[in-house]
Order: sequence, then C-alpha cells, then structure tokens
Amino acid sequence: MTAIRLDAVSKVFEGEHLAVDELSLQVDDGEFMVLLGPSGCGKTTLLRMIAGLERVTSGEVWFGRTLGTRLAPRERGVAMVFQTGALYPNRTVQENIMFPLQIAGQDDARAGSTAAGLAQILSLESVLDRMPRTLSGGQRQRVAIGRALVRRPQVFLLDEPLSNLDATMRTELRQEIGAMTRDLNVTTLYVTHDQVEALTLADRIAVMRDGRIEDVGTPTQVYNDPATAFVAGFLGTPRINLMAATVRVTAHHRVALDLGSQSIGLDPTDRRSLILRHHDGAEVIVGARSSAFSLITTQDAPNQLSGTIRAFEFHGQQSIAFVQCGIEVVDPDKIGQVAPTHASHEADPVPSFLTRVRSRLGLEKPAPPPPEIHGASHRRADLVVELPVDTELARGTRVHLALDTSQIHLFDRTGRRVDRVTR
Ligand SMILES: Nc1ncnc2c1ncn2[C@@H]1O[C@H](COP(=O)(O)OP(=O)(O)OP(=O)(O)O)[C@@H](O)[C@H]1O
Repeated sequence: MTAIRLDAVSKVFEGEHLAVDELSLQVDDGEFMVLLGPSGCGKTTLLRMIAGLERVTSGEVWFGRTLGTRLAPRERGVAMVFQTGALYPNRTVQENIMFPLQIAGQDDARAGSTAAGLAQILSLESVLDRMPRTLSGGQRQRVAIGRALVRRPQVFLLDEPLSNLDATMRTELRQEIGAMTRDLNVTTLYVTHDQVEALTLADRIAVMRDGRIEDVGTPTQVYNDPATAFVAGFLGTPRINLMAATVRVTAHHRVALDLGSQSIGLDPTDRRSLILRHHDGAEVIVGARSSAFSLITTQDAPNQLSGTIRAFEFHGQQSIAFVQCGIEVVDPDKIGQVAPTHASHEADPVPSFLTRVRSRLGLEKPAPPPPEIHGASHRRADLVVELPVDTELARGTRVHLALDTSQIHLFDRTGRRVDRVTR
C-alpha cells in the first residue's frame, strides 16, 4: 500500500495535443479514488502515466516517498485492469491468475493455491479449469482483476473495467470490486464516465474535464456542493437546471435573482443574501436540481415560477415534467469551456491549445486566460422538474412551481461556485 501524488503532471501528444494539463492530485494510502469525466478528458492518459505506460511530458508522479517517474513500469508496484482484460487464451482461469506469481519465481503449488484463494473471493471457483473463450464477459473481467491483484500491488488502477458488461453484471461486479479493494486495503484509482459507479464506489471522486480536475471530494460533497456548473451538470439525473440570472438588490437590501420574465428572491436570513447584496447587476447562474421544485396551486407564492408543460414522462419512481418558463438556460458542458483545439493565430483573441502547450513547456510567454464562451452556452429551454409519480399533467397545462431556494447553488459567469459551504 502506498499513497499516489501527482504534481503538476502534463501530457502533450505528438501534434501538440494537450491531453493532461498540469494536473495535481493526492490519493491517500488505501483510498478508493474515482476519476470521473466525459470521453476524451484525459482519464486513460493519466492512468497510463501513473502505470509508466506513457511518459509524462512534465510534472512528477510519486508513490509514497518514491519518485515514480524515474521508475520503469515493472518497478512501480502498480497493477492495471483495462476495459477488456486481455487473458492468455491457451491457459485456464487458474493458470491465468497464477501466471504473474510463476513469472516472479514462485513454485506452482503455492502460486496455484494463492490463485484458487483469490478465485474464491471473485466467485470464479467453479470455472477454475475453464479456458477464457468459454467465459462470460463478467467472468473474464474477474479473471483479469484476479491476475492483476495476485501479486498484491501497491497501487491498483482500473480503466472502465465494467463498460463492456450488461447492467446486472455491472452492478454485481461493481459491488465486488468495492468490497475486495477495501478488504485488501489497496490504493485504488478507478476511471469511469459513469456517475453511478463513481457515486457508489468512491471514497472520493475527482471530476476531470479537458485534462484538468474541476472538483475533488466525497460523493456527497461533489453531488451536494459542486465546485463548478460543469460538475453540477455531470452528476445527477435528470441534469441540474442552470438558469441565467441577474442579481437585483431591492429596498431593504433584499436580493432577487432576475431570470428575465420571472424572478425569485433570497430569504434575507440566507447567508448568500449577505454576499450578493453588494453585487447589484452581477450576472450569475442559478443551479437547481429537478427535486428542488414542487407543484403549487396558488399563483402568488414567493419564489414561484410559472410555465407550460411541454412534455411529461413517467419514470416508475417519479414523473418528470419539462416546463417552458421562458427562462434562459445554460448548458453545463459549454460553460467555462476553454478554446477548441486548432493552430494558433496571432490575431486570435482566444489562445489555442497550441499556444497553451507552448506556454506550459516554457516555449512561449504565458497566454492570458481564455475568456469563457458565453453566448454559445445559453439558450431558451425547458426547466426539468421531478414530480410525484401520481401526478398527471397534460401537455399545454399551465403550472406554478415553488423553488426551494435553500437548495439552489450560485455560480459566476464562468461556471465557478460563488456560494460554496462545505469546502
Ligand atoms: N497516443 C495518442 N496520440 C495522440 N492523442 C492521443 C493519444 N492518446 C490519447 N490521445 C488524445 O488525448 C485525449 C485524452 O484521451 P484519453 O484516452 O486519455 O481520454 P479519456 O478521458 O480516457 O477518454 P475515454 O473515456 O473515451 O476513454 C483525447 O483527445 C485523445 O484523442
């Protein structure tokens, strides 16, 4: 067991593509950390740099007090499992699992009994003598996990190990991976783009975007108190509603959030009122999960939004309403995003990836920070609201919704939280 520390690690691929951008992260001894992020954000590249399968362009990887970037892959005490664990096709399950021990010089009897013990934990005891081609996808992944863990690695890296399995198998193996890594107390870094895997497995989640980390915390921290609008949008189904608003300070320092055609007010005792009353006219983004709304019958309740049902869906446990309120809604995937990948141009007001790469490598003066792409992230769209399952509303019905302002988050125009509480 050992802690992993990443110190300003960057990876620039040929063609000057910046895949990981001065990323720093600490995974504690024995911790289960999940690296969560959309496709292409650099998760696999980061894992491969830790394993030594990919050279870091700059920065350092530490295993405890040892500088890992100086070590060859086999000296790092790291085991890695990929999306589809490649097995030796001509060896049985037991032979596959015991192979790393045999390579290390252990005798067959001892290696076989260690493998059999691990196979029991992984529910593979009934298939020990079978060949990989006769196994299900889930069983093959279990064998790959067994083979990775048999030498008791210091660090265990898993790259979307469940992505090729069906839903039932995924749930089952997910629970086993969680239980097993905790029993073995091995420091684990688990890559996924599946929020359910992240929320259920992790001691802590690091949310990645465009080669950087936007937030790190326990599942409840990143879900309930996200650092950015992107993180708030990435976690939670249905996705959080992000509404463009302007701060209005009215008589007696009351703070209202002007949503264009409608408005909501913060309670004067709300801590955020005290902050925002000095920012009259500031543009903010109000984040409200679908569960923060409730249907009301009165028209003039405080913090009420009115709209028309555009679609209504039955989801088994609850119903989801799509309500046209004429409010400008912000796309969490676009807010605060940096410039797209293309070659630099002197007159280009937004520094390209190329310029950012050069400045990281010290080849160019640091570029000014890119402005957020604002207009592209805003559009008039529906609010998504969770309602009790017995609600029935026809398309076109006019509804009034009360918003519980104690449940809202406030972000600035670049998507950064302005009212964070727990961290
Ligand atoms: N060998 C390579 N050469 C050039 N670019 C690469 C190479 N490997 C990865 N990239 C690029 O680096 C970026 C990060 O890729 P990476 O595979 O790390 O992302 P990811 O978050 O793991 O994505 P996914 O969830 O789809 O596996 C991508 O834009 C990818 O195209």
